[in-house]
Amino acid sequence: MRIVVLAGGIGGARFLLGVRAYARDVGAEVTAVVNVGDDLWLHGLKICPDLDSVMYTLGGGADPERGWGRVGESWTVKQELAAYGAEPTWFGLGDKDIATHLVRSTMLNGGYPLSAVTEALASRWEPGVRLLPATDDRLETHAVVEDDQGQRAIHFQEWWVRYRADILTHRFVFVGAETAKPAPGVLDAIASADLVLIAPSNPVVSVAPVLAVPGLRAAVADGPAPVVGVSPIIGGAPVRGMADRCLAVLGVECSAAGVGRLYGGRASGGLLDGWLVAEEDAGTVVPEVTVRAVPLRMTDEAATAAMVRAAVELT
Ligand SMILES: C[C@H](OP(=O)(O)O)C(=O)O
Repeated sequence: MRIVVLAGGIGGARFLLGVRAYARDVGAEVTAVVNVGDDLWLHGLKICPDLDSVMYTLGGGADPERGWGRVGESWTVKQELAAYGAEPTWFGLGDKDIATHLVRSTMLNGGYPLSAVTEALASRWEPGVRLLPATDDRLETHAVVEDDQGQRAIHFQEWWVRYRADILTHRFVFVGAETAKPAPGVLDAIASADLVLIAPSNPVVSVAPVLAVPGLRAAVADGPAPVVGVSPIIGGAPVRGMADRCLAVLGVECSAAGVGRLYGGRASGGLLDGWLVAEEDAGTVVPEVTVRAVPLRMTDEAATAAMVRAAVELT
């Protein structure tokens, strides 16, 4: 069995722990197609927050409290940069994490594509799933915001980390999406998958940028594999993160039904055959989609693997 997972970073990484556990049980292969819309260059370094969250989490090196970055991290470089007054000060890079960005940036500057760099970095962490960036090309999520400085587009990280989404926001744009190509292996993985899972990641700023890569959405929607999504919203609130604020920008209700309808039923031009919601959201209706309510808190690997089993059984 081959499983493809469309994923962001924090929720995506937790979900992938369960997918990997399930896959080990049944002897399945897993490919994660990961969002790159959060990526940015900072202090000459290429930072890929979602790829790194997934890589560190599956490799046993993530900080379980923060959900991002390395466990046992130190912050000497951050303090030194602050002493120089180096901007931006709102984005902190840990010392251990910086080693990852140094290796990545050196390889990118040497001409290797992000997918090859990701494979090289993952050879240290042995995540047990194949990690693919959605694209090797530049695709950056920007928020079109407005305040007393007027209307302007800011990088997603500035919106999320600096402003904590607390700024009038008109829309999100995926800069570079028109010309981006799926990274090598992405379309083949989707075409040969037995199941495509949409992780309980942020639908607006984690999954949507993956689907914005030309050809990727159609590969999933028109592909042979059933598509099952997992709701990131339980009882009307995101389990973690700020999906509520992101959905509000789109005018979409923050509920399991709202996100399910945003993805849409495959039979009517959307993506989903199945939609897993939490028990609290039993009774959720998404037209032309099989909805099932199961325990949806990713408290540990076993609980998350049970969610994956439920997703498989839905197909
Ligand atoms: C928790 C969630 O994680 P993702 O998998 O989208 O990075 C989010 O940040 O909204």
